Amino acid sequence: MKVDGQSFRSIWVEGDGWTIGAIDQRRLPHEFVIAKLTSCEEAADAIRAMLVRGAPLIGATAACGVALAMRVDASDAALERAYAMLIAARPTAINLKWALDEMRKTLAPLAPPDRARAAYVRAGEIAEEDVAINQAIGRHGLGLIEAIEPRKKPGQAINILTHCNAGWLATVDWGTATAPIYLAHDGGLNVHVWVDETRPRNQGASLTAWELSHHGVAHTVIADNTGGHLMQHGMVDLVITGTDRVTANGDVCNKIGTYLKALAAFDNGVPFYVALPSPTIDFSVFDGVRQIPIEQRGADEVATMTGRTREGKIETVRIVPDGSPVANYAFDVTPARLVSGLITERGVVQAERTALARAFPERAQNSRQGDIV
Ligand SMILES: CSC[C@@H](O)[C@H](O)C(=O)COP(=O)(O)O
Repeated sequence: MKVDGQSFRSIWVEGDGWTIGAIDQRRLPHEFVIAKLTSCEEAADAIRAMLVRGAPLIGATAACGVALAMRVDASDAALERAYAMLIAARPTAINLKWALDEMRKTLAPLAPPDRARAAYVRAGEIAEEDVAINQAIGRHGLGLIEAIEPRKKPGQAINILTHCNAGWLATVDWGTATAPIYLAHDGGLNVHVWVDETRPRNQGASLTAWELSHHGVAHTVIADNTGGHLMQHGMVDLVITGTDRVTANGDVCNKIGTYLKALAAFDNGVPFYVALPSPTIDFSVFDGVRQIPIEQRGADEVATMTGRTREGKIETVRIVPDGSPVANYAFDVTPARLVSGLITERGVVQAERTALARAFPERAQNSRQGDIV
């Protein structure tokens, strides 16, 4: 995607052929800073500290982390160390495990001297596959947006609500939830996006809004609690979110607050779709509410806010009384029954076990129930 006229991806290999470049998402929207990752430890830190984030990008970064590790030491022990370090970096996005398993599958059978090169090649393929998958998600999701158009009067926008950031920053390019939106906009459809600010970390306000403005897509940032009101008044035609993990039966684990949007959408007859690449499906889990452990993050995310002052200084301020306990659940699970459909690279699939297994038979067959991460 373009930033000030220049094409960017969220992650890439630098000109030296081995250093990994990535956009430091912690600094957006105030500063556009590029980070250089030169070791597996730095890649794991980037995931842990949320310099990079979003399920598909976490997977792509982990693959790069393995490549960086293999450059220094390509032994079996180093491969296992890299796997263990990277898998522990974030708990929810199953793309992390998927990408690490792919790397291990590629590298383990090779002799150590052949591993570093093969690791860069496979990491590059994982990144390219992500771009192609998201473009396909875009094409399938576009049909849903186009279907709304005939109901609109001339000049009336198609209103899409999204939560968190499932845009190109959360993937290698295009985004999952945003891919259909970018295609609709580029194709001349009059789309407008309601952007949930997404407390506590404000990925909607900081990242999705930044992306959409750079692409020229009409949007409005709203406080997280606004969606229900908008839906009651016919101001949302469609909800599209991303996800960090979808279970074999179609339950959707995503950024905290997604479930409440799904409930409001259900109550108001607004279609609620989730866009995802197939590596986000965890065929070993059948009950998202009971089986997916929910990450709890530090109190500071809730107790503080970071922003730019009128003078241009970036400051973090506390908004909670000293001493008040704070809880920070980072994700929630939306049961499949509230999901109108899953927008995948193979089409829009019903959020249901048989439909998912039929759409991705090779993934469904290779997973065992109970392999819970
Ligand atoms: C395309 S990944 C889906 C996102 O919406 C996702 O929920 C997400 O980015 C997770 O939040 P984060 O806490 O920023 O890692």
